[in-house]
Amino acid sequence: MIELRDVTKVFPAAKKSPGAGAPAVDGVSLAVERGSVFGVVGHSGAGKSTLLRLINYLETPTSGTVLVDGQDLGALGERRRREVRRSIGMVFQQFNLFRSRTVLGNVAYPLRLSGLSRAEARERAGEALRFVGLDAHARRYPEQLSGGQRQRVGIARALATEPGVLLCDEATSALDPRTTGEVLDLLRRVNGELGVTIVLITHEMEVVRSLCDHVAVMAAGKVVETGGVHDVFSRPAHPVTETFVRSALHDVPDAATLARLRARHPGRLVTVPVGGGEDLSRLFREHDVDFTIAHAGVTEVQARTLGGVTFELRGAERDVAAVLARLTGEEKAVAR
Ligand SMILES: Nc1ncnc2c1ncn2[C@@H]1O[C@H](COP(=O)(O)OP(=O)(O)OP(=O)(O)O)[C@@H](O)[C@H]1O
Repeated sequence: MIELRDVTKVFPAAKKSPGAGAPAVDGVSLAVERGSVFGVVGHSGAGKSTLLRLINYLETPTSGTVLVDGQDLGALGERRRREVRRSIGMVFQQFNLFRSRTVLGNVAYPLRLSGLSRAEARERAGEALRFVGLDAHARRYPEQLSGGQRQRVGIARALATEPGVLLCDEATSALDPRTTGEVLDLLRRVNGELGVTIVLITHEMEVVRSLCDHVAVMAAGKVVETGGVHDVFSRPAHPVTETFVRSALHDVPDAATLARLRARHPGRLVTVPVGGGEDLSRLFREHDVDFTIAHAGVTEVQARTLGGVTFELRGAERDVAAVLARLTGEEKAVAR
């Protein structure tokens, strides 16, 4: 388990500029359970990378405590801290592979550093490459591989030392959507088959939706919201979270979409969350109201369906009003 207690990081101000001297990470406390996939999401500059680098002490906190499996990294001696850090692998946005080494050489490198013989390192590296499906490419050089393959090498390198935790720094941000999906599938296997705890940072809520079980939302160095992914998606509390959730769910038409819908649908528009208890077709029939589906955004979050359907309602004004009252009350729908 990883625990941060009231962790703050202030970088020395390089020059007098607005925001210089403000904490990059500001009093953050959070806990990552063993075996979980924990996402940290936030806009550029929110402090995500710094937070990730504090977990393995690539950055030292200005104040606060970082605990890994109950061990306070700040209180450990250099040797012991290095051992704990070796149990934490890291994956980078730009892969950070050596161009001059083969794929196998890249994956074997940290193993050699940790003291394994050349033969042992090559064997373990080969196993890691098999896990990520790239053993056939062992003798190639990074530039002969696609971006997605390079990231899989990066993941194999991080896994070769058999870490209990993997920190992923925007691991899919340099990749196209299809390759992103492949890398996310691989990370899911790393968690599911190897039991590795994953902490990943991203600015894409879609990555959190498809991979994570817990999420923390960061803004201006602080964690503004944290919780189970399904809970945060279904009830975002902070405005920053709300924006991120909407970007992944597309359940509520944005202002431009709404303007287009209004032009096409002269009736009353109402957005109804999916999964409510009401038998909608019966409700519409009872009140003699006609409907058309004008817009829908529905997706799976942690194996449960979330989303919203926007209906256009047509009928006598009183009937439409009665339907709207029922929907906005019990079904938590929003009239547009
Ligand atoms: N080594 C450093 N020295 C000085 N300031 C830094 C350093 N690293 C980060 N910062 C500052 O700390 C703040 C948070 O940066 P950080 O990279 O952690 O954010 P981020 O959310 O990861 O953003 P991005 O997605 O753009 O990487 C920013 O204002 C950044 O300029």
